[in-house]
Amino acid sequence: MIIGETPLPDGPLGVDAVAMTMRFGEFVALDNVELKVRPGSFHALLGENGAGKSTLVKCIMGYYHATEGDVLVGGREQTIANPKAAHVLGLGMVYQHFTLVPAMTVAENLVLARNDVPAVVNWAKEKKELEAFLARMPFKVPLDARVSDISAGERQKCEILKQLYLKRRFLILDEPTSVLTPGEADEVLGMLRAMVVGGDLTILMITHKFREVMAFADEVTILRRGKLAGSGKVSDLTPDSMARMMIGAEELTIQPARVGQVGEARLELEKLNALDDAGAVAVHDVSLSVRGGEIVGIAGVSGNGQRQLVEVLAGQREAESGEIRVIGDVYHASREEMRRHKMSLLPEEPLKNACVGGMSVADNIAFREFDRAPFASGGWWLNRSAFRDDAEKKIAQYKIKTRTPDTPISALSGGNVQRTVLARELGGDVEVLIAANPCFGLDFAAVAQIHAEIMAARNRGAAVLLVSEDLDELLELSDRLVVMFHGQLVYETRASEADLTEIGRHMAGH
Ligand SMILES: Nc1ncnc2c1ncn2[C@@H]1O[C@H](COP(=O)(O)OP(=O)(O)OP(=O)(O)O)[C@@H](O)[C@H]1O
Repeated sequence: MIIGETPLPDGPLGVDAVAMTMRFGEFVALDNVELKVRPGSFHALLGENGAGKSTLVKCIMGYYHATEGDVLVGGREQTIANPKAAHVLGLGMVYQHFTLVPAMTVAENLVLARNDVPAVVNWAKEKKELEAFLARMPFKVPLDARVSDISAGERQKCEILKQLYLKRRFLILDEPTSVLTPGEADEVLGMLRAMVVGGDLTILMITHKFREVMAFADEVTILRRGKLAGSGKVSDLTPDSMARMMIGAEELTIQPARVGQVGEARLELEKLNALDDAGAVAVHDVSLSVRGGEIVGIAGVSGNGQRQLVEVLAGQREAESGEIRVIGDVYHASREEMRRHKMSLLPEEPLKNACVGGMSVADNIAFREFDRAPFASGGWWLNRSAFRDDAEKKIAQYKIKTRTPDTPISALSGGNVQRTVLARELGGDVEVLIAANPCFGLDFAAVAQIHAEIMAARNRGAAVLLVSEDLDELLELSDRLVVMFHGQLVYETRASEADLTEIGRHMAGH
């Protein structure tokens, strides 16, 4: 490929960030950071939530223009004005969120992503070429299926395939396995690793999972609070040494022991049925009871009705039939009932489902409570200083990394948004807690803190319903575990007696 006068080398590309600094106003998100990703290597980028990982890769991809510093591609300095310019150089990125168009087929998504799509597409010819391309690829996807009809795991594979189809030679993956089952994660990373070893590709992967770093990466770069905290060969490091570099002298939250008595049933579901957006049955005759002082975990591959079940409990979706009772009272998920029964909700995608993005961190913490004493006096008049003090206390207690309490919550990193919602939802008395994938995308220090908070709520007597795609998390926290498959609860076991193979079999529908 020729860029201006400068020919780029063939094969996998190396990318370096040199002395990179990025300021947002007064705030220094990256401070003189160095990153060296060798051509044909699998490089991991580690760091706590808010350490600057996304900012660094966005500077490389031309989404941001670094305040200072350079990007070298194939050993040559490049000015990457925008993502299009990065694509021309052969750099691609797979995001945490999906970018495929759900209403189109996989084939349409791939072909239309190209820069050189003709005005009239010869689909017969394109399909033939796509099939030939797929035959060379390590994983398969159904070309004629609509993206809305395929599983999250298949979608993620399509996102990666799209980048390979577009002939990227340097691929950035932002937490690529968060939507995959452990089996799928190993499959996808294993295949990508094989492409790296085969000399086709260079990979830079943002991850929070040490297991993946140890198993698949050659080298690692670790950021802490916008600064380079360490780098090196993975074979010279251990998860402990990497963790230490990530958190520095910070103390990890220690999870309290499981104590206390199991009490009365607090959350009861009886023959609950609900539909998905397309009108198909998503939750089918689900009956379940969660008692005070108990964590009941719902395991399952994503897309088996867990999302719709949580939406019904949160009042975001109508049940078709069945009954929900909270502490004996029939429950319709109104705000008043949630308040009366001291129910808390940690939903998925908190920035979308549990926050107002343009509002400040402090206001988002107070949001749930802002119309009640001591925050309200005289109806609409808000006692700002009362909820301001409360917010500042919670920001410290939940270690929320925000420049000021007045920073809009949308400017926080994912982990810190999650901590903010946690501070609001667990900051008061909780009798029933419903948590859906509460640690999705969080670093291990945040995970430790959230697990500790959930266990503490249980120990104080809360009934906890924990929906998670992470089996390790479920086994660590749950007292009882049920498996959801095709909208039904198909298996139940005490977590202390759980057999992983048995759970896996039920998750797969056997
Ligand atoms: N557009 C922006 N404006 C202002 N501040 C920003 C912006 N983007 C990021 N930041 C701040 O820069 C810091 C680094 O954020 P970044 O998203 O790079 O972290 P991260 O390491 O990717 O975190 P996570 O693991 O949570 O995704 C955070 O404190 C964040 O609030």
